[in-house]
Amino acid sequence: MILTVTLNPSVDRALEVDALIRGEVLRAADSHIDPGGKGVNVSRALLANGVRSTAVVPTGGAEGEQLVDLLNAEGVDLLSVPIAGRTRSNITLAEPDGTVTKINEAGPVLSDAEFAQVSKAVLDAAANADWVVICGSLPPGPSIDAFADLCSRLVGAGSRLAVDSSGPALLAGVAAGAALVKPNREELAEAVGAEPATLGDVIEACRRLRAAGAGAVLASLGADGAILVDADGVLAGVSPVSVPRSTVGAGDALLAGFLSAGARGAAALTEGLAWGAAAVSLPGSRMPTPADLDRTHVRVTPDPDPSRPLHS
Ligand SMILES: Nc1ncnc2c1ncn2[C@@H]1O[C@H](COP(=O)(O)OP(=O)(O)O)[C@@H](O)[C@H]1O
Ligand SMILES: O=P(O)(O)OC[C@H]1O[C@](O)(COP(=O)(O)O)[C@@H](O)[C@@H]1O
Repeated sequence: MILTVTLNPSVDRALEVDALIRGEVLRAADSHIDPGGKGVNVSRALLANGVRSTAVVPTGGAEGEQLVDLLNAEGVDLLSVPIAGRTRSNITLAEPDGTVTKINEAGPVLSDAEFAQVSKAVLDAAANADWVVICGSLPPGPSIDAFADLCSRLVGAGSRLAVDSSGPALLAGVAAGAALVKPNREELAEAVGAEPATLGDVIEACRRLRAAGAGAVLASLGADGAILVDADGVLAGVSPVSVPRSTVGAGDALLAGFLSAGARGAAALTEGLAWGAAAVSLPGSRMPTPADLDRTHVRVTPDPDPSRPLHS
């Protein structure tokens, strides 16, 4: 069982518009409402592919009820911790060329007592989990020290921890000794304080995160694919998408696919890239099912040319 933790989940509203024009009334060609938040998406993707998962989510207010209803309708196994604040609602505006503009709310404040309750739920459930996957932004409230403490307690208790977050939360996961971190290009640049221009820059940044405590680094690079740096070495992979529809949740699908295939080696990276590419071809933050997966276009190679420039 893979336990996902989304401290700041959301109800995701995706609107497809012909073009994004500031100051105009835009008519949506299509719209979707999905349960959202990075860990929630990992659980949804795993469930859609027959991998057991439980999602821990703090929920509150009308949106919190809606999120629980949406997740129950999909059949996601939930550990919902009630909170006083209102669960956020995130907006995506998707244009026909695949460009997405996202507006994410900060989310409700999680009080110290509420964070302690969520932490307890996570620590209790972690005992039966193959992986504990903490994903997404931290809501307002919990200090970075409290978050770091949760990561350390999980690692100390023997859990295999994966962290997909940004800024201080990503670094806290690294310092706690997470077995895996999954930064995207911007998160990686922020973590090491340098914008990567080539695959070599990405590999060097991943090595720095490993030296700081992470076991493995899966760096997702949008249309440039992904790089895996772990104790076995360096792998690079790409999965071209002919008609990108929405990149929302692509990183979550990549992580879910990678974990589902054992989180190690070319087979796991291939699986992750197939899931990521499939998510990009689907609207909103819809997660791929086995019927959406095409592994034939995925290319994974060891020790890629470090001088290869990044495009996306
Ligand atoms: N435009 C794209 N074309 C092809 N694949 C993509 C594209 N955008 C994302 N992907 C796939 O989805 C994965 C995750 O996307 P990325 O944008 O890096 O992550 P995140 O969603 O976390 O920001 C990538 O590693 C890649 O496999
Ligand atoms: O916690 P954050 O960083 O605000 O992100 C939350 C958003 O990320 C998502 O999980 C999508 O993730 P990505 O597009 O970054 O892969 C949405 O479902 C959600 O609205």
